[in-house]
Amino acid sequence: MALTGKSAVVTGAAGGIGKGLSEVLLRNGAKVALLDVNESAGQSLMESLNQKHGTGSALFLKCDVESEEQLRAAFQKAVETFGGIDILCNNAGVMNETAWEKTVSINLMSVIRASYIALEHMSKLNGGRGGVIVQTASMAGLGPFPSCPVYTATKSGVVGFTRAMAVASEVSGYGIRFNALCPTFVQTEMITNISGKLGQFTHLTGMAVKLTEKLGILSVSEVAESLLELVTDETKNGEALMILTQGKAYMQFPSLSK
Ligand SMILES: NC(=O)C1=CN([C@@H]2O[C@H](COP(=O)(O)OP(=O)(O)OC[C@H]3O[C@@H](n4cnc5c(N)ncnc54)[C@H](O)[C@@H]3O)[C@@H](O)[C@H]2O)C=CC1
Ligand SMILES: CCCCCC(=O)/C=C/C=C\C/C=C\C/C=C\CCCC(=O)O
Repeated sequence: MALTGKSAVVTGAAGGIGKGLSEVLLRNGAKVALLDVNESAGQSLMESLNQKHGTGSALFLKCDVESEEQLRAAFQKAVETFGGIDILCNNAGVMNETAWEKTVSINLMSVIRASYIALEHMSKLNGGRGGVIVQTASMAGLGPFPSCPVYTATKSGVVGFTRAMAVASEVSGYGIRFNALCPTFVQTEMITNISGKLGQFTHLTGMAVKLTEKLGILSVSEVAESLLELVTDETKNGEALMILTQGKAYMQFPSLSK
C-alpha cells in the first residue's frame, strides 16, 4: 500500500512514539488525524506538522480513547475531513501498575474499542476502502516484564487480539490487515519517573532498570520507521514485529488454523 493520498488516525499522537508514527506517515505522503488527551501538545504539534508537510495534512482532535463517544466523534471528523480512513495506529498507552484497572482500560479495552469503531468506517463490508490497523504493543507482550505484570497482560492481550482479528478479517472479507509493533524500551516520557507507577512491584524497580541496561533503549525514530513495512507490505497480516536494539524479527507462533 503506497501512502500517498492515504489517510491515517493515530492515537496517543501528541508525544513519544505516536508523534514519531505520525511524522513518518506524513513524510511518506499520508494525511494524519492526531488523537490525544493532551490538548496543548496536540495543538502545537498539529501546527508544526502543517507548516512542515502542508496546511491540512495534520488534524488534531482532542480524544480520550477510554471514551466511546469521543472516539466515535473523532473518527467521524477524520472521515469528513479526509474522505475516509486507510490506516489506524492504536498507539495510546500507559504503564501504571498502581492504577492497574486504568492500564487495562487504556491499553487493551480502548484498542479493541477503537478497532471496532474503525471497522465501521474501513471495512469493505461497510463500504469502506479497507486498509491496515497497527497496534503499538510491546516486547512485554511477547515475554514477561516481571516488574509490570498488568502492563504485560495488556500487551499480551493486544498481540492476541491482533492475531485473531487478522484471521477474522481475512475470512470475513473486511479488507483490513492487523499487525503489531513490539518494541523493547523506547526513550519516551513513559520510561521516566517510574517511581509510584510500579505499585506493589516497586521493590522490582532495580530489576526493570537492569533490564533496560541489558536490552538497551530504542529511539522513537527506530520504532516509527518500522511502521512503514507493516503498512506498505500487503503480505503482512497478523504479524508481531519485535524491535530490539540489535535488529528486528517477525515472531513465530504455533498455528491453530492449519
Ligand atoms: N516507551 C516504551 O518503552 C515503550 C512503549 N510502548 C508503547 O508505546 C505506546 C506509546 O507509548 P510512549 O510513546 O512511550 O508513551 P508516552 O507517555 O510518551 O506517550 C503516550 C501518549 O498517549 C497519550 N495518552 C495517554 N492516555 C491517553 C488516552 N486515554 N487517550 C488518548 N491519548 C492518551 C499521552 O497524552 C501521550 O501523548 C504505548 O502503547 C506504550 O505502551 C511499547 C514498547 C516500549
Ligand atoms: C522487555 C519489555 C520492555 C517493555 C517496555 C515497555 O513496553 C514499557 C515500559 C514502561 C516503563 C519502563 C519501566 C521501567 C524502566 C526502568 C528504568 C528506566 C531507566 C530510564 C533511563 O533513561 O535509563
